[in-house]
Amino acid sequence: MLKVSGLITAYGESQVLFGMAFEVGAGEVVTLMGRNGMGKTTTVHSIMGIVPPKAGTIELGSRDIAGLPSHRIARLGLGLVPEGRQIFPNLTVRENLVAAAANRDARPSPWTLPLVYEFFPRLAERQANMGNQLSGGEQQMLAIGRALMTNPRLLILDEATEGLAPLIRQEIWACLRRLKGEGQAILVIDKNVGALIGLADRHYIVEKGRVVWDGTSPELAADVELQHRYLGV
Ligand SMILES: Nc1ncnc2c1ncn2[C@@H]1O[C@H](COP(=O)(O)OP(=O)(O)OP(=O)(O)O)[C@@H](O)[C@H]1O
Repeated sequence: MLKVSGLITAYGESQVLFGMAFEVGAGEVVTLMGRNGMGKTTTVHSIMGIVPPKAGTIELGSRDIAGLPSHRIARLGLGLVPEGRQIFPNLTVRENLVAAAANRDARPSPWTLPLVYEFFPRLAERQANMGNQLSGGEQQMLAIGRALMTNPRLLILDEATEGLAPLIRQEIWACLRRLKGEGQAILVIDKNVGALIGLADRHYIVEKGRVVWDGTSPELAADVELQHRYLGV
């Protein structure tokens, strides 16, 4: 579904991605892991067209989307839950969700406002509240709900559990497990290795702008030395 190859991205003279490459198949949950500053967010920003890559291909289905403007990439089916959530603080929960709505693939059973409220009952209770009146966990649910309202082929979460209390984190993981159960393809960037091993099918470890290891959850779980070396676990 998504295939990234040979991605090179730089901020001015400062090159950050050095041939980044990975794939996410239909219905798969895949992670990008690695220490701070290794280029995970830059990878996501390159895929989404926020920081266009200097070289490489980003195939979504059979189409190379590298270098397209962000709004077109979003319309082609990539739904981003960005680092820091970035919900609209001065819109209500309902307005945040409706602003994102789209069903461009004409899916038979698309995400709608009632379905998002059913999935996140807390958002239904808070639908008239402003974005900035929500707790961190509620904001994160709203950010995920907003991405779902675009009916993405691939949902991308960048540090979705950062700064959340452990119990709220568990809620987010449970929500991703349910989405996975419904066949949603998901790319997750996060630092909670244990939770990711329980959730994801495959993992890529990123070091200095390239992939240095990839494998399945059982393979990662079994390699304590690898986790220690690249993930500081
Ligand atoms: N807008 C920017 N301008 C210049 N350099 C940047 C910019 N954004 C990120 N960088 C640099 O690019 C490198 C990779 O950062 P990136 O945020 O992609 O890493 P990351 O793996 O996502 O780490 P983190 O978990 O800290 O977000 C870092 O050295 C960072 O300082």
